[in-house]
Amino acid sequence: MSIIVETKDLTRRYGNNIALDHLNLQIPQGAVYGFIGPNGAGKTTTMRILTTLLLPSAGEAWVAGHAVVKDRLAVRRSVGFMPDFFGVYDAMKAWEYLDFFAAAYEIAPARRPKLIDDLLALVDLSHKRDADVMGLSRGMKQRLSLARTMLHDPALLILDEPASGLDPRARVELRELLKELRSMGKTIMISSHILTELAEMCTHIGIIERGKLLASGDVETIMRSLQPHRTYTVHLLSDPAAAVETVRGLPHVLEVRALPDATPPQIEIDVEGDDQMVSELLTRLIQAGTQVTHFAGQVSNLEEIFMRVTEGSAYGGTN
Ligand SMILES: Nc1ncnc2c1ncn2[C@@H]1O[C@H](COP(=O)(O)OP(=O)(O)OP(=O)(O)O)[C@@H](O)[C@H]1O
Repeated sequence: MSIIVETKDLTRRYGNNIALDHLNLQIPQGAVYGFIGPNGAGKTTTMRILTTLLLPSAGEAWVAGHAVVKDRLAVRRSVGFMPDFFGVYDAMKAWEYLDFFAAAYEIAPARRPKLIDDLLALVDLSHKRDADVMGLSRGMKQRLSLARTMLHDPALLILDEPASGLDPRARVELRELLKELRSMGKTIMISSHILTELAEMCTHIGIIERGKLLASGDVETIMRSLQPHRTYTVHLLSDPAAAVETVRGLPHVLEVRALPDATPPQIEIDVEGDDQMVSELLTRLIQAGTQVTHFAGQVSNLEEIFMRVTEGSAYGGTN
């Protein structure tokens, strides 16, 4: 997978305040990259640098192979940016809003009507084509804003807190839309300080706090590397007490317990180690005559991981 966004020791100061501190970030092409961090962590600063709206104090960044400081126009052609506010002139209709920005992108007038109709259809706003933008709901404004980021068909979309302030239905609609954009081949970088907003839609995550990247990578690897042990749930047809005895004391098994009154009978095993260990554990169970119908690792959610990682930093732990 090629890398579409890369930063190297990216640093930004505001006076004495360091907003970004040697940030080294990589986003693979085609990813939905969730950029997660508490208020003031440096998310917007990073996004504004990547979209050429802000200069770094030190370090470098590239978008689609173009350097953000030296090759600003090429970067702008590759990126669509949706800021965390919806700025627009009053009394503009939805189609006029898109037409205005299409003109700014120097899209030929003859091409615009079809492009605008296609984008309004994509974001499910065809029926609001002639509505005043100021009268649209927040969710609709977000979708219109997203359509605007797509006008020049950029490879990368950078969306700053797009889900904030949306009601649950609008959030689901946004998530569906992002899925569709991804299937069109777009790479999407999306920020939030609310993890559950991102959990279901991201392939990769980066966790940022006080201008430092604490963790970054594909969701599964991050979850695995940040979990000191994993818990496996085993459903059985046979006696759970016998299964507990089989497993107890094996290397890499930290703890095992039968779940009383569970239907079907179940045990839980806390395992330390890699997939090889887990596979050997299952083999031992089967060899001992245990009748297993289900064997699965429990996945802790992004929220838990985020709390663990950021707590480590706040208390001076290593990351
Ligand atoms: N124009 C500015 N002048 C001075 N300090 C700034 C400016 N913009 C941002 N900062 C500071 O830089 C740090 C990072 O801010 P940034 O807006 O990038 O964080 P964020 O993660 O996007 O936060 P939020 O979730 O609140 O939007 C904060 O300490 C903020 O106060």
